[in-house]
Amino acid sequence: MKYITKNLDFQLDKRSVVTLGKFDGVHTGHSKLINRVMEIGKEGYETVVFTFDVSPLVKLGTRIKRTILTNEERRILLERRGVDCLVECPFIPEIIQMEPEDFIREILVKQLRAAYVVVGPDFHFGYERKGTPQLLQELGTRYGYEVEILSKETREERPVSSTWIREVLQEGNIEKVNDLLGYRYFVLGEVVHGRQLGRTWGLPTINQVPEDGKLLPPFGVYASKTFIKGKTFYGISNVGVKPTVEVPFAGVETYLFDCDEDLYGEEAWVEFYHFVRPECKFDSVEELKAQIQRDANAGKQYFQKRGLHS
Ligand SMILES: Cc1cc2nc3c(=O)[nH]c(=O)nc-3n(C[C@H](O)[C@H](O)[C@H](O)COP(=O)(O)O)c2cc1C
Ligand SMILES: Nc1ncnc2c1ncn2[C@@H]1O[C@H](COP(=O)(O)OP(=O)(O)OP(=O)(O)O)[C@@H](O)[C@H]1O
Repeated sequence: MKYITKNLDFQLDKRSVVTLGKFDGVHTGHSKLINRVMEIGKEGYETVVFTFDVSPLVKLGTRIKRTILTNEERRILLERRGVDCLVECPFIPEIIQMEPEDFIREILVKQLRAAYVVVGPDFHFGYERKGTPQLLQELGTRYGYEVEILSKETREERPVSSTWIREVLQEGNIEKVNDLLGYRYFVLGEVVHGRQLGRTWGLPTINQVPEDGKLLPPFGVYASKTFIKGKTFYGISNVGVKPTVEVPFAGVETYLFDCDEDLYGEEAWVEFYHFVRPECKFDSVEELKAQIQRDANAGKQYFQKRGLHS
C-alpha cells in the first residue's frame, strides 16, 4: 500500500476510486464504503482512502480528543483490506481553509485522478464544511468523475458512527463496541518493561503504553486475546494506572495464559472481549495478587464457556 503522510506532495499515475473522511475506527459503516471502493477497483482503478492525520487532533482546543484508532492502527487495518493507497492529510491551513471546489479540482481531480468517488450521505469537506455529496456530484460532470452516495449502515435503526462507538467504549460495553466496529477493539503497541513484580508472583505480564491520543475503555480488567510473535494467547488485561503500586501513566498490562516467553520489545496486538471489573486500589500487594489470580480464573472461564480456551 502507498502511504502518503505529512505532506500532500504526490501525484497518482492511474485513475482512481476514492473514499474520503476521518475513518476513526474503520467501523461497519466505513467498511460499506471501502467494500464498494474495492469492488469498483476491480475494473482497474487505484483504490484510495483519503483521510486525516489524527495526531494533531489531540492537541486541538483545550480538550483532548482521543481516537478509537491511532494513525498506525488505522493504516494497518486499511492495508489488510487491500487498499492501494492511503493519504493521511495533514491539518495545515492550506487544507483547512481550502474552498470545496478548489479541493475537488486540485486534490481530487489533479492529484488523485478520481474517476469514482464513494461517500456517505453526510460527508462534508472544505472550508467551514461547505462541501457536500451533492456538490461533489454537481461538479463531477464538469471534472469528469462519478459519485456514489451510499446509505448509512445502521444498528438498532441508528447510523453507526465513530462518535457513537467512542461513547460506548467510554461506558465499557466492549461487546457493543465490537459489534459496531465489525472486529474486536484492540491496542497495538510494543511490550515495555514494567517493574517485573508480576513475574515474582508467578504471574508474568506484558506491559504496553498506548499512544497519548488512543481512546481507552474505562480503567478495569478485561478478558482479552493477544497476537504476538506470530502466536495467539488468551489472557486477562488490566487497563489503568495500577493504583496499588501507582504508576504515572495509563497502560495496558496483560497476563497471557500458558505463555512463558521473553516478549520484551515485541509488538503485541491485544483484543478486548469483555469487561470483568473496575480497577481498584488494594490495601496490600497480597490482596492484589489474590485478586489477579481470581481475575485470571474468571478470564479462563469466560473463554472456556465459549469453547475458545481449554
Ligand atoms: C488482571 C490484572 C488485574 C489488575 N488489577 C489491578 C488493580 O485492580 N489495581 C491495581 O492497582 N493494579 C492492578 N493490576 C496491576 C498490578 O498492580 C501489576 O500487575 C503489578 O503491580 C505488577 O506490575 P509490573 O508488571 O510493573 O511488575 C492488575 C494487573 C493484572 C494483570
Ligand atoms: N454508518 C455509515 N454508513 C455508511 N457510510 C458512513 C457511515 N458512517 C460514516 N460514513 C461515511 O464514511 C465516510 C467517513 O466518515 P467519518 O469517519 O467522517 O464519519 P463518522 O464515522 O460518522 O464519524 P463522526 O461520528 O466523527 O462524524 C463519510 O463519507 C461518511 O459519510
